Amino acid sequence: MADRRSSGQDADERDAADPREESLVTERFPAESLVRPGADDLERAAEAALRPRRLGEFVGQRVVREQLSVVLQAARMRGRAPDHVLLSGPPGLGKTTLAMIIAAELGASLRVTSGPAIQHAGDLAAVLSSLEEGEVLFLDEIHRIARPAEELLYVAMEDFRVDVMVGKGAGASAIPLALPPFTVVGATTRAGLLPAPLRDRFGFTGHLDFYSSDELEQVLLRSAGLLDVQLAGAAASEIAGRSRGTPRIANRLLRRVRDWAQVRGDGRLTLAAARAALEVYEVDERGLDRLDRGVLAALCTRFGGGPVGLTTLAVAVGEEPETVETVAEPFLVREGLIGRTPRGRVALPAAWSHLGLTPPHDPGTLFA
Ligand SMILES: Nc1ncnc2c1ncn2[C@@H]1O[C@H](COP(=O)(O)OP(=O)(O)OP(=O)(O)O)[C@@H](O)[C@H]1O
Repeated sequence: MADRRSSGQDADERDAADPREESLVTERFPAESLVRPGADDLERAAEAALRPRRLGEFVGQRVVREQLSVVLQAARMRGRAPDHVLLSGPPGLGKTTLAMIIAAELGASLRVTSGPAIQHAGDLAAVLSSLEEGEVLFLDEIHRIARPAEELLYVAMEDFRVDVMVGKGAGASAIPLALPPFTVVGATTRAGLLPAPLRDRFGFTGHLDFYSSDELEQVLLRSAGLLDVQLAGAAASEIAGRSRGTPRIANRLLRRVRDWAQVRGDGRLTLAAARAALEVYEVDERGLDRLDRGVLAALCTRFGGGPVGLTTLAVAVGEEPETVETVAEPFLVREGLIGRTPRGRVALPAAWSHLGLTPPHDPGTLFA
């Protein structure tokens, strides 16, 4: 994930992405502990502490929850490992949490690794050959797994076998090693990048969508309970409205409001405290932060609404193109503030009104 912005929103997303890229993390840990391996800094530990542990505690995503609950219950009734599960959707919506819940619901332990950590087939072979019966192998960012490892994974998922290569060149031979039944839970933010043969090996695919404000309020009230703070309903609603439909952001903003209330307020998480804290962290009433507003302002004021190329826009806001593209843009597009055209990015009417500006001409002509 691209590294970026300096507001209260950035640390967590960076933290959430980094540890799984650091190494081939395959440490085994009991699903009940539900702490992501590598959760060694306070923010990440705070995030882990707020994770729902069982399906019944998981807020929202009604359809996926119901489907998964049937898959898991059926597997339990048959005493067999369930089909492999693929979870797709934007960051922070609960894919990792669900993987942990799947292991917990099955009473199985969870092994965690990620696509970027698997650069060679041998990396994956080592993980697979150490799996125990019934274990859940969580493969985060599965779309980033190296090609040779991908092929090994197909065979392992379908036939529970790994072919260990012995020797090199013409004299190389494959020794098949049988694996005990296990379940792969793959997570991806880019389901479209998964090759069809890999996608086909998942018996169940769940797509996670952005959460409604009501659902985020439930997430926040649950988290406040776990943090042992009193969160006023109106404050929960205010934070939910600025959380971009994402529980990770909601929980992060809650922690920032709690900090503010403790340091600058009287400790109570009221509506006034929430508004004051979010102003300090430059998260506006629509959930836009400094980078988002910088992009809008550059588009509207410096480039007359566009179209403007990504690189030029990124230079104007002093960021890497990748940061603008992966961090700011998806939300701005989803909110109907900017559009992407073959000739570049354009500001939509809502962008001007969000900044309190008047469009210079009929924005409809921007697409001409
Ligand atoms: N449905 C939910 N109910 C309550 N809390 C949730 C829910 N989904 C996510 N969360 C909270 O949001 C945080 C982020 O969730 P998680 O790490 O599972 O997201 P993710 O989709 O795996 O993100 P990434 O793709 O960046 O790894 C978790 O700490 C958890 O507390």
